[in-house]
Amino acid sequence: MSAAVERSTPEPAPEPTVVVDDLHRSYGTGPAAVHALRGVSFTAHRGELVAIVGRSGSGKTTLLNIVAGLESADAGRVSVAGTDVTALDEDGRDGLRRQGVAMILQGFGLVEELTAAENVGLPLRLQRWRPARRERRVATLLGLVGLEGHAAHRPDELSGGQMQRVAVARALAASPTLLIADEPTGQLDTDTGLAVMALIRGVVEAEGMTALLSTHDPVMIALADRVLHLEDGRLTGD
Ligand SMILES: Nc1ncnc2c1ncn2[C@@H]1O[C@H](COP(=O)(O)OP(=O)(O)OP(=O)(O)O)[C@@H](O)[C@H]1O
Repeated sequence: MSAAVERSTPEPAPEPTVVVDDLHRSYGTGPAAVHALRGVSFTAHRGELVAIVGRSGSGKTTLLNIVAGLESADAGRVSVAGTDVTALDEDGRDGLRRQGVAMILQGFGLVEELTAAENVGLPLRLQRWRPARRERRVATLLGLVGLEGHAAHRPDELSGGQMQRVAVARALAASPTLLIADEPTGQLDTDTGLAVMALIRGVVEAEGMTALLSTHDPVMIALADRVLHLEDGRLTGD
């Protein structure tokens, strides 16, 4: 290695999109308390797909809900895209969404009164996309998740797996910078699950999105840049 190269300034580390620092969360008190998170710390950078794996009850949902600002922590700090996230109110969560944070959390959060297409178009309405452009984007996304024939159906006319795909399409509609997803392929058959995983991986590659998701799926784990193992509320290595 030449002296010039040795002296060159190293590339600055990429700005972390998610910083989780010594997070603790318990449910209940006394001997019956459940310690769902016991000092979890990690960072996820721009353009990185981070998979959180662990047995049922290891704390994955608790961790993602706290990162998404839906639940509070007992101790520790979470910063998402530069915003300090402790339990946010609805305005705070809207603020996160405006900063490009999209969530696919358990229960899907679809608006019951709206069709699949209107649900997927919601983030684009918030960003004031013109109707024609919005409709094209919605049609593309519904096609990518295999729901082109269900655009006019409301959530109560869709199966669990179909609702999950609408939630994925909605989350990706407005090109988020960060996707937080709790088992995004949990209810999908193998082929649809693969299509959704490829879609998420593709957006990470093409648009530099950061994805933080929990999964039990070996294919999703293989597609991740990094795997965090949660065991009884602690990370055991990556
Ligand atoms: N609201 C709650 N009240 C009491 N205990 C809770 C609550 N939410 C989670 N827990 C407990 O905290 C622990 C972690 O739960 P969490 O849902 O985060 O696990 P998980 O890894 O996402 O599990 P799964 O893979 O089954 O979804 C579990 O022991 C669970 O029973």
